[in-house]
Amino acid sequence: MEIVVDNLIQVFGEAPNDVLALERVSHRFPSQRFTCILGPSGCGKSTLAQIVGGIEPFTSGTVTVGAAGGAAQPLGTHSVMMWQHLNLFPWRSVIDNVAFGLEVQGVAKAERYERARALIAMVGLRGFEAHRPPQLSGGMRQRVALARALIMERPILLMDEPFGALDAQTKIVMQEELVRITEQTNKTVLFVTHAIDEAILLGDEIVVMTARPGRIKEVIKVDLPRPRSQEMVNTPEFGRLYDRALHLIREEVLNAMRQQEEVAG
Ligand SMILES: Nc1ncnc2c1ncn2[C@@H]1O[C@H](COP(=O)(O)OP(=O)(O)OP(=O)(O)O)[C@@H](O)[C@H]1O
Repeated sequence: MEIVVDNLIQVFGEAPNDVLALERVSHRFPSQRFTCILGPSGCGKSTLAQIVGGIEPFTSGTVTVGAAGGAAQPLGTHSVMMWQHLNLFPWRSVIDNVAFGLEVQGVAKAERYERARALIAMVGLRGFEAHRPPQLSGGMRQRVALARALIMERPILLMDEPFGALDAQTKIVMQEELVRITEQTNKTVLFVTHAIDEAILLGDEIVVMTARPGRIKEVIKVDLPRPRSQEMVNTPEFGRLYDRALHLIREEVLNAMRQQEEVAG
C-alpha cells in the first residue's frame, strides 16, 4: 500500500520555544517495498514514522495512505508500529502476547490461537507458545513482538529502530528473518535506523534525511540482489552505497554540530 507524504511540516511546542522537526518533507513510499529512513539523531525520523502511523498529529501538509481516490480513512488504519521497546506483557504467555490485538477486537479464543500459532511458527518460535517473555532471549522477544504486529494483518509495517538493543549476531539473524517475512506477507515497510549498513542490507531504497529541521536530502536506490546476506558487506556495490550514505550523513552531522555551536554562542 503506497504512502504519499506531501509538504509535511511538523512543529512541536509553542513560540518562542517551538521546535521545527520536519520541514516540507515530500516522498512517495512505494507499495510492498522496504524503505529505510536514515538520518542523524534528532532529525525527525521517528516523528515521520509516527505521523504516518497516525500516532502523532501534524502541523501541515498531507499524508495519504492507499490508492488515490479511495475512501479516506484515518492514518493508522492500515499500519502497525513496532518499536525498540517492545512493551510485551511479561505475565502473559507468548501466544497471549501475540494474540493480544485480536483479543481486543473480540475475536474468539479458538480463532485467535489458530492465527497466533501460525505466526509464532512463521517467526521461528514454535514450541515456545506457553513461555513468558522473561524466559526468552532478546532476539526471541523481538520475534514475539514481530508476530504480535503481523497478526493485525495491516499492509503497512512501521518499525522504529526495532533491533537497536540486540547484540550484533542476533541482529543479523533478525534482519534476514524480517526481510523474508515482509516479502512473504507483501508488506510495505518504513524502517527507521541510524545504521548505514542496516539500511543497505534491508532497504529497496534509503531516504536520507538532513539534520534538524528534517528534510529529505537524497533518496538512494539499493539495487543489490535479494536475498541479501552479511557477506555482501564486502562487495564493491555495497561499498559504493555505504560511501554515498556515509558522505551524506557526515555532512549532516557536521551541520548539526555547527548549529549547536552557533546556539551555544
Ligand atoms: N513530543 C515532542 N515534543 C517536543 N519536541 C519533540 C517531540 N517529539 C520529538 N521532538 C523533537 O523533534 C525532533 C525530532 O525528533 P525525533 O525523535 O523524530 O528524531 P529522530 O531522528 O527519530 O532521533 P533519534 O535518532 O535520536 O531517535 C527532536 O529535536 C526532538 O527533540
